[in-house]
Amino acid sequence: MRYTVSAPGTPIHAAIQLPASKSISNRALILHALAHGKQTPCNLSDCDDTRVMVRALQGNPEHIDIMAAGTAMRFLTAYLSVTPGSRIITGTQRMQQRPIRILVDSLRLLGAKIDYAGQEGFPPLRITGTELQGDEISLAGNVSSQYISALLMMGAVLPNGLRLHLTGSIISRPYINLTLQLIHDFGGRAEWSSENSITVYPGGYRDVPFTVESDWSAASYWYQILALRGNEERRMKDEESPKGDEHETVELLGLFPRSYQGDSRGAEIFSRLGVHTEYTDRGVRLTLAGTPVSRLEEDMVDIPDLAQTFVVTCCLMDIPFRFTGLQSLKIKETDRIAALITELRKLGYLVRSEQDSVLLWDGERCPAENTPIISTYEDHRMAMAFAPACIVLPQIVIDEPQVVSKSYLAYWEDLKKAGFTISNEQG
Ligand SMILES: O=C(O)C1=C[C@@H](OP(=O)(O)O)[C@@H](O)[C@H](O)C1
Ligand SMILES: C=C(OP(=O)(O)O)C(=O)O
Repeated sequence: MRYTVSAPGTPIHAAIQLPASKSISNRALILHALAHGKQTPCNLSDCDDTRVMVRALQGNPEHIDIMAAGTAMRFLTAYLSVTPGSRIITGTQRMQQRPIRILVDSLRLLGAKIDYAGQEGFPPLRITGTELQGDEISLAGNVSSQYISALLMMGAVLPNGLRLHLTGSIISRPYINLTLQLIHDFGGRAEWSSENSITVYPGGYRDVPFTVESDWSAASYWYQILALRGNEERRMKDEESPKGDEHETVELLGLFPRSYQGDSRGAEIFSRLGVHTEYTDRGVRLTLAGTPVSRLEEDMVDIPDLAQTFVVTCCLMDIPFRFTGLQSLKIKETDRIAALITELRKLGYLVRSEQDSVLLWDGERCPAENTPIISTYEDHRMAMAFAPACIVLPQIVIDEPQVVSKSYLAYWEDLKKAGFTISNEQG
């Protein structure tokens, strides 16, 4: 299937109920399960990654397929290691290429019974739950924070708690802090004991009411839409065919100022691209304000999921950039560094990478394809970050658009609500 997406012809005034955060939903579900809780967390995400988690935790299945959900794979691996029973956990072909050895080695050192059911170092895994005795381990902090979050959540149910020492530079640190925050909300105790060590105290969790907030990573595509609209308005004014000065607004419901989510930093970065954020009593209101910077340099080691949004936005706004800290992008839903370079080339932008951890663009262009079709590589964020390109181009064609359901089931419906036109072609 393919979608052809075209931008609204009239100013955008939309109020969008964003999906709930899958990162928070999946942590809340694990903590709720470890608490043997009765009060199901409220406002859980309806996305694929959370659905597979709900299914895995219900009815004690022996064969668990978490499809493409990295958090579910990693969090459940630790959870199942301390849960009675023997199970196989697997996922999509891509999931079977996403490394898990660091987590498995750590759990084995604590006494877990885990075997590789396919290739060493990768899912599928056979896990037999047992009582873990270890209480202290070192593991690399520079591959995926999800291994660390998985161990932390499990740590509070171990008889002596858990001390983690993280080696190497720590990536995605806000996601570790998100885990610590949720552990605390569920009545556990865990804290940084130094710059690179974390202590989880024993004592387990409590059955508490919990409500999941909206997803800041999903919000980024709406910021992108507004930034690109602002760009087009400025261009039209330069060409002296003003569209009128009716101000465009997007209101995103369910976001809060002091969010648990590291991706809320996107609001500040987008302020440098001409999007103003105002907090209301039900979310945030985005408007256009200010002149965008002429170049953007940012370390994205804390916000890897926003990389695609900013890379595509900057190219389309003609803003040269250098984004560092992208070393985890190669092992996500697809190799996002390669995917971005390939797809932006179709639109006429020559983006380069350095050492697999930097993406940069100095304004180099190449001829764009006449009718580019954006491949999505089973990666929801490729579809969501490229769809707004229709604001700058006459239209954009997105291949396999249904991939968005990994984190944002209603993405296309929400675009339609905001006035975008989407037509469906068989591809
Ligand atoms: O813990 C989490 O909820 C996540 C952590 C990040 O992964 P890495 O720690 O592998 O970078 C992020 O990319 C992912 O979408 C969600
Ligand atoms: C990387 C992501 O997810 P995960 O690693 O949980 O599959 C993502 O949602 O961008």
